[in-house]
Amino acid sequence: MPRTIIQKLWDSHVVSEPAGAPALLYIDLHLVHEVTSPQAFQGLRDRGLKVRRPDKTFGTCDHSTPTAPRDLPIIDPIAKAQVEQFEKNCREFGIPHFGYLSNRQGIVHVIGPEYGLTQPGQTVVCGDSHTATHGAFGALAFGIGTSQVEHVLATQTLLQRKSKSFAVHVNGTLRPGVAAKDIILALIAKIGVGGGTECVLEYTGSTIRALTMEERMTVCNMSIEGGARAGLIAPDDVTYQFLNGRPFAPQGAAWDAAVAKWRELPTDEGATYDHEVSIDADALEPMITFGTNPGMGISINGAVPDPASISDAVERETLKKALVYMGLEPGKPLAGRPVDVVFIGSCTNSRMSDLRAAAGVLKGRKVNPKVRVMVVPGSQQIKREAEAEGLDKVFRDAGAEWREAGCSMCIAMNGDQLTPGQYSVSTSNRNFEGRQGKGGRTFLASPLTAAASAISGTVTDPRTLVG
Ligand SMILES: CC(C)[C@H](C(=O)O)[C@@H](O)C(=O)O
Ligand code: SF4
Repeated sequence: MPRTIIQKLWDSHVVSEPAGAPALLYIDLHLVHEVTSPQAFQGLRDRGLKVRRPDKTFGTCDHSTPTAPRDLPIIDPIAKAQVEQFEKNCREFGIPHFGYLSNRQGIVHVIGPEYGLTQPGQTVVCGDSHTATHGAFGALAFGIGTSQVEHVLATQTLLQRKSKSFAVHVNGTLRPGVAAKDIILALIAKIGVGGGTECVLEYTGSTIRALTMEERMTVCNMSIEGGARAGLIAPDDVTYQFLNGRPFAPQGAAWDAAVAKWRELPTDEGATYDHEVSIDADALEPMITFGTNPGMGISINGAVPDPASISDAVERETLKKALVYMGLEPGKPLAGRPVDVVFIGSCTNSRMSDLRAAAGVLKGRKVNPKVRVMVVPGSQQIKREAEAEGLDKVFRDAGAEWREAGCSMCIAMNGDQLTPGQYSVSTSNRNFEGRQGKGGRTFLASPLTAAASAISGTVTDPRTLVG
């Protein structure tokens, strides 16, 4: 029977599948960071357990890690304790990791692919909801909770109910000024934040095939924001080219054998899915969110929707409440609204191509003096590469801050945050109330839109600045 890649990955990792109970899945790669691992390690200690496969576990600090110069001490005592405990745990349990002062440290979903830890055909887990990023390589990648982190540390397996399959077909050519971020924001606006519930998404179609690995990661990253458990893209030559030669990728004959195996992963002709949706890439415009969940998105020249036009009472109330929090009036466009901060970074959009896109807009221009613009590379490796290309100079000359790697203002737990009432255009993935700081208000968008907004100081369609 023809199988989807989702089914193939499931079949090749099931240890046992008792009727009426969750299956036990073997895990190939477990990534850990400082926020969701401390209690898990403590749990192991309390029970006298070891980490079952330290060689399949990898750590980095990113969330509470400050993005100020690394020669400064960590000021926030909670962040300092978390980072120190994380490094201590990794040392004690023999887990390879990139600590605070490592020159390879970075956001967990950036460093996995960067060092070739993430590979096609794997099951990947991390105590983090954006683990689906690794699905861009044709891996089945789930975000898990802290008690599951402990379970995986102890057993290298995960209890998991089988997911439904959901094909997202994206066909056509993205127009100039429209980015991978706009595909995923448009998808979530279409299916809603619960649209992918219980599903693993498979992104397919000519547009997806034409995306670079970095763009594919941007798309997969936000699968969870559409309610899905995971999201993935079947591997192809683009995937293999990206991986070949990376430090943890197979080498020599082992590489050839791995690629031969990976080529069997794509969905078989005739396989069927539980759900399907189609997106017309030719018709996509730059997207921006106006509300307090990532599904509240519109095209950049669209108007903020009117609760009065919504028939469902619950949805109407949710929208009303969101507009009050955001301080927005229905029926008005977002374009042209002043913003206070522009944040370019996060596991969604902090890789080289994102920085190049933003730099392309900012080069030779100045950011609006009323706006704080932060550019935060996803990893120390990206930071070095960007500096070698002179991108840091482009950002600084334009009046933007160029910071150390980490989650930064994606999540206000490292000192980078909005003050109450401030508006940001952010390339991150969540616009929940208070996400970027108490009372802060977030418009999610692509790096192009963020950079264009930095220059004008208002929400701006990047097509007014790029060809
Ligand atoms: C802190 C962490 C648990 C959290 C997550 O699970 O995703 C964070 O990464 C986020 O993006 O909200
Ligand atoms: S960058 Fe943001 S979304 Fe990504 S792992 Fe960090 S906090 Fe979570």
